[in-house]
Amino acid sequence: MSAPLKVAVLGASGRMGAEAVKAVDAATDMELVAALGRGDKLEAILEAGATHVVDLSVPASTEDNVRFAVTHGLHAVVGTTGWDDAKRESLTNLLAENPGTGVLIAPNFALGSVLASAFAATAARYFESVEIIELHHPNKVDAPSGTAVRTAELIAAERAAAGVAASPDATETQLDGARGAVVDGIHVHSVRLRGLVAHQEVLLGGEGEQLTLRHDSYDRASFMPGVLLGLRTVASRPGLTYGLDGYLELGR
Ligand SMILES: NC(=O)c1ccc[n+]([C@@H]2O[C@H](COP(=O)([O-])OP(=O)(O)OC[C@H]3O[C@@H](n4cnc5c(N)ncnc54)[C@H](O)[C@@H]3O)[C@@H](O)[C@H]2O)c1
Ligand SMILES: O=C(O)C1=N[C@H](C(=O)O)CCC1
Repeated sequence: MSAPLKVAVLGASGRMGAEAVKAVDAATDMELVAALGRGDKLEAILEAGATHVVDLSVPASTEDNVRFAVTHGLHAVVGTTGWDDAKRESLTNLLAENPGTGVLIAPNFALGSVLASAFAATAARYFESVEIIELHHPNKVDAPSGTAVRTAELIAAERAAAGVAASPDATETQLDGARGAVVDGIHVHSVRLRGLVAHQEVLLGGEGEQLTLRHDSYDRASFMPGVLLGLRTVASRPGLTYGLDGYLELGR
């Protein structure tokens, strides 16, 4: 049996971080060597001998955390949101200077969510209209969700490749925000509601029919198999992988 992965969790006291600490602790092929929160020095990761980092902190901190890991040759599995095109491009350049190091940025670790986004992208080739509704707990600091942004990107890419026109929309007047945010041409609506965890619907409309693809995470335990899969795979995938679908065989 090979040596256990030595894992440090960043954001360890948060909703997701605390769940990841439990999951890593329970995995027989992993050793939790550090659990860091806001204000802790990143050097503690090195002192603990970590080979892998899980970042589940906040959008304002994640880039610094991941760049620190990569600079020190540690593989990183990242669930924190906020990784826009410019940040991912800059990280890709840093990874090129650190060959052999892998980073997974996964907007959503839940297998069902990854599949729903992939199905939605495929379906969006065949429907005139598509819009996204994401629904989350009211403590979430960012909108739209990282998952919705990624889903919109996948949908937009599929529609562009298939030559599908923009969704029809005759709106001439509106209150600011009434039609949601627009990501790569796709309208995204964000709901924040007590009682929710993480949910998304992709609405697809054609003449006389509608297809709705909905995914629900009722518990943060739903994200943990994806976190563990990421940790077990990331060292064998140098460079940046964006989306857990990059580690799955989805037949696309
Ligand atoms: N990819 C996924 O599947 C997935 C699932 C759920 C949440 N998320 C994302 O993960 C992030 C965290 O979500 P959450 O609900 O756990 O938030 P949270 O606010 O409960 O937890 C974030 C934690 O990070 C800590 N923190 C702040 N700055 C830090 C730093 N510099 N270093 C280390 N820790 C720091 C905070 O004190 C807090 O404890 C968000 O961006 C969220 O969107 C991703
Ligand atoms: O609870 C959150 O915050 C979540 N963040 C991710 C996102 O923004 O998509 C994943 C779902 C839960």
